[in-house]
Amino acid sequence: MSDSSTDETMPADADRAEMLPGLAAVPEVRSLLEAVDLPIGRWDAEGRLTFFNPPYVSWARRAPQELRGRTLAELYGDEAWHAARPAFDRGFSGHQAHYLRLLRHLEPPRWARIQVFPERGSNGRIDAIYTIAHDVHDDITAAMALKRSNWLLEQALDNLPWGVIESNADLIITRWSHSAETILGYTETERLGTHRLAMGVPEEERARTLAVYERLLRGEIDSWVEQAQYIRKDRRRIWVEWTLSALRDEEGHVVSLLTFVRDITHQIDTHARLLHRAERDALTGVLSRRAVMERLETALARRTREDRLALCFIDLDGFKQINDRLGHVRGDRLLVQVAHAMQDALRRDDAIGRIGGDEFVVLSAVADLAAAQSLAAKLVEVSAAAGYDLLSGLRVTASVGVAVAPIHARSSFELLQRADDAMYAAKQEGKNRWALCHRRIDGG
Ligand SMILES: Nc1nc2c(ncn2[C@@H]2O[C@H](COP(=O)(O)OP(=O)(O)OP(=O)(O)O)[C@@H](O)[C@H]2O)c(=O)[nH]1
Repeated sequence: MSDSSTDETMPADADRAEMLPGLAAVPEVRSLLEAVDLPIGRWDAEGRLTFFNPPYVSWARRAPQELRGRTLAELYGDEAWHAARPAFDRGFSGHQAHYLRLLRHLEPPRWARIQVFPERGSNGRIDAIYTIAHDVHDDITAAMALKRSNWLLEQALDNLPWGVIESNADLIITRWSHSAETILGYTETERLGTHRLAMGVPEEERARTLAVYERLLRGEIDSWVEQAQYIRKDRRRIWVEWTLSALRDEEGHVVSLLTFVRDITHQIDTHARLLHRAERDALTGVLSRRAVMERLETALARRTREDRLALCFIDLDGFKQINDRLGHVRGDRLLVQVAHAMQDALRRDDAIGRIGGDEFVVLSAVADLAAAQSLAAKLVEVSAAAGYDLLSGLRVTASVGVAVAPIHARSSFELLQRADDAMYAAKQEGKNRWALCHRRIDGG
C-alpha cells in the first residue's frame, strides 16, 4: 500500500483539519457534521465532493478515497446527476432546494430525499453546497402504493357493470361514476353537486326513497337493497337495483351514502314474460287453467260474508263441427275471437281462463244473483257475435252455466261442479243460452 492511499483512508486529525474546506474546516462545525446521523456531503463549485461525514461513506457504499474529489455523475452515473442538477443549480444560486432520487447503487434501491443548501463564504460568495440525504423510501413506497390502489379502484369502479354514486350527509352527490352515466343517462357534470332526488326518481317513489335515505343517514340501518324504477335522462323508464351502504367516520357518524346501481330491466322483462307464459293460455292469451283455478281459490279464501262470487262455465256449441269442416287452424282462430270478445266484455277485476279445449271459466265479484245472470247473458251474446267465420258463414255459440258462492256452493270444486251442471242444462235446453244453477246450499 502506498503512503498516499494510507493518507486518503485514514488521515491524521491534524492533516484532515487542513484538508477540510469551508465551514467544515471549523472544528465545532466539523464535529457537528460528523455527529449527525444522516449522510452529509459538501460539493465545491466544480461539483466535486470535498467533504463527507461517516454516514455518507456507508450510505455511498464506497471507500473514502473513492469519494473525495469525484463528481456526482462519476460516483452515481448520469441519471443520478440529471435528477440532482436542478437542485444543485438552485443551491449554487443561493437557495435551498431538495429533490427525490432513487438510489440505484443500493441493493435493493431506495428512495431518498436530498436537501441542498448553499455555503456562503465570508465574502458572500457561494463556494459550495451541502447535501443531506433522508431515507424516505417507506413513505414514498406507501404513497405510491396508495396512489396505485386508488387508481386501480377508480379504474375498477369505472369498468364495473355497477354504477357507483356517493352522496354526502345532505344527500348531495359527490361521486357519479362512468357506469352510472351509462346506466342512468345523466353525465357526471350534470349530477355532481345536485340532490339525490333531483332527477330520475319517479314522483310516486320520492317520499318512500327519501325515508330510506334518512334511515341510513340516522344510522338506523347500515345497508339497503331494493329494485325500483328510474326515469333516465332520455325519459325511458328502466328497472334498477340499488344497493346502498352508510359510510361512517372514525367516530361512527354516517358521513356519506355509497350506492351501487345495476340495470335489471332485462331480468324484470324476462321474469314478467315467463310469469305471463306460465299464467296464460298459449293460444288465446286468457288465463291458463292453473292460473284461473288459483284465482278462484284466492277469491273464495278472501271472500267476506257479504261478498258474492259468480262462476260462469262456458262451453262452445258445435265446435267439433267447425274443426271438422274448416280445419284446426280456422277453428283456433274462432276460439281466439270468442275468448277475446268475452275478455273485452268483462270488468278489470274479473278473470277469464281457458280450462279445456272449448271450455272457459269466468270469475266475477257480483252484488247479487241478478248481476250474475246478466253477466252470463252478456257472455252468451258476445260469444255468438264473435264466433262467426266470415268465409264459410259458419257460426259457434256458447252455452253458459252460472253458479254463485256462497249461494250455490262454498268450495271451489263444488262451485265449478254446479256451474258445469248448469251449463249442461243450457245445452239441454237448446244451446246458445245461459242457465243458473238451481240447487241452493240451504235447499231453497
Ligand atoms: N281448433 C281447436 N280445437 C280444439 C282445441 N281443443 C279442443 N278442440 C276441439 O274442440 C271440440 C270440442 O268438442 P265438444 O265440446 O265435445 O263438441 P261440440 O261440437 O262443441 O259439442 P257441444 O259442446 O255439445 O256443442 C273437439 O272437436 C276438440 O277436438 C283447440 O285448441 N283448437
